[in-house]
Amino acid sequence: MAADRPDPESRGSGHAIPPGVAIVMGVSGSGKTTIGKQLARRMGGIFADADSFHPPANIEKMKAGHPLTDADRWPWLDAMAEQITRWLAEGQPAVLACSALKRVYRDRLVAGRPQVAFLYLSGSEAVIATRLANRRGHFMPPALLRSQFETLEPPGPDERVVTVDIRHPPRRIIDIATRRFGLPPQQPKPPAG
Ligand SMILES: Nc1ncnc2c1ncn2[C@@H]1O[C@H](COP(=O)(O)OP(=O)(O)OP(=O)(O)O)[C@@H](O)[C@H]1O
Ligand SMILES: O=C(O)[C@H](O)[C@@H](O)[C@H](O)[C@H](O)CO
Repeated sequence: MAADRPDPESRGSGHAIPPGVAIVMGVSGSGKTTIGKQLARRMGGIFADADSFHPPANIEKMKAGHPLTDADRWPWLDAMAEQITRWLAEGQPAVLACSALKRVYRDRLVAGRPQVAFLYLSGSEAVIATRLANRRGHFMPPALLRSQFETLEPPGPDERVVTVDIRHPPRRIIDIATRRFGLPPQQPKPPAG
């Protein structure tokens, strides 16, 4: 396959059980917010961004150009795990946009809950660096992208994950996720009036 062409179809284990909570994961700038909001609409659920779970000190640290450590991330991951538990208890479908870079972070978020699945937005550093260079109004310095890739442990086939190539346009990514997650077909809109 040509290196500059997206995969024709997603990779990864995939599964046909619609997730109650989908976690859109990947490095900074991979498209988690963009895709996560659209996936939440498609699932009829709510959208939440992991950035809103960070203690202010974490945001300040990243703004200042320093990557987070495991110690910085554990309380943040625990806060999200608690929120996931609440959503599942309430039967509230939800999409969480969260980098979830390491396997141990993902294990903490899933913690044996089969209703949680990941959508991994996979892309090269070059593609994402170009997108970050063009993004405006976000606190995350593009210079931290290198450290994001150094930390990233791409999900393995034993994880509940659908992997999508981010060179696809968002609409195609949502189509692939819909199919691979086994979401029910979208109801046609009733005629106006
Ligand atoms: N599939 C896509 N094709 C083209 N551009 C995209 C795609 N997905 C996202 N983008 C663009 O890439 C940039 C990064 O996307 P986005 O902000 O959603 O990433 P993110 O993973 O949420 O980043 P962060 O973790 O830093 O918050 C945005 O400018 C967005 O418009
Ligand atoms: O784990 C991390 O290093 C952080 O979550 C970062 O990924 C940022 O919060 C996010 O990418 C910026 O929005």
